[in-house]
Amino acid sequence: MGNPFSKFIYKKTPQILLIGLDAVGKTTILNQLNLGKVENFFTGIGYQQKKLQSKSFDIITWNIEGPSGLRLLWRNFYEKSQALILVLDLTNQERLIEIKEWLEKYLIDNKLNRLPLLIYVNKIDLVQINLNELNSELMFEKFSNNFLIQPCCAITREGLEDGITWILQQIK
Ligand SMILES: Nc1nc2c(ncn2[C@@H]2O[C@H](COP(=O)(O)OP(=O)(O)OP(=O)(O)O)[C@@H](O)[C@H]2O)c(=O)[nH]1
Ligand SMILES: [Mg+2]
Repeated sequence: MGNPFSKFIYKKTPQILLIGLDAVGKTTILNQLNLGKVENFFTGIGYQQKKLQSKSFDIITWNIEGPSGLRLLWRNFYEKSQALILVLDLTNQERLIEIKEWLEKYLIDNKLNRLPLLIYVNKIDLVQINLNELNSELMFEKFSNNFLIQPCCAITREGLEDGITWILQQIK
């Protein structure tokens, strides 16, 4: 018979935010993960993002330099999330400063919230990366006690599965 109240129990699907500047490969990564339907997702101010819906979790993209209205909404989405994925594109190193400023402004309290942070360093087919240099530049430990830097290439899917497997283990 089971629990007569079970139909009233609402099980929330874990939400992961996949954040990054424009054109870093967010949409390509979602599509290439091949874990569920990827659809347009409207944040409420008419600004379109993408959402991957799988059976057991959702991933929503978040363009971190978007319009100011989107910045205001950040906290709403952040507080409802269980994990973060940051996508970096090091073919454009000058933009690291933008990322740094954004992390300092919007993610500095993440350590208290303890959300795991996966950093996909994308487009490794185009650029050689030095992970130690990257970490000493961005100092991810300031933003999470639990982070993993995962180099990847969204086109060939190299590294994508390792990263997503790690983050899903963290939210179990
Ligand atoms: N060479 C290479 N190109 C990539 C890789 N990942 C994405 N791209 C290309 O980078 C461009 C931008 O990718 P998108 O997935 O649209 O990036 P996005 O972050 O969703 O961009 P916005 O939605 O505009 O913010 C596309 O031309 C992709 O084909 C990669 O690993 N290697
Ligand atoms: Mg996109």
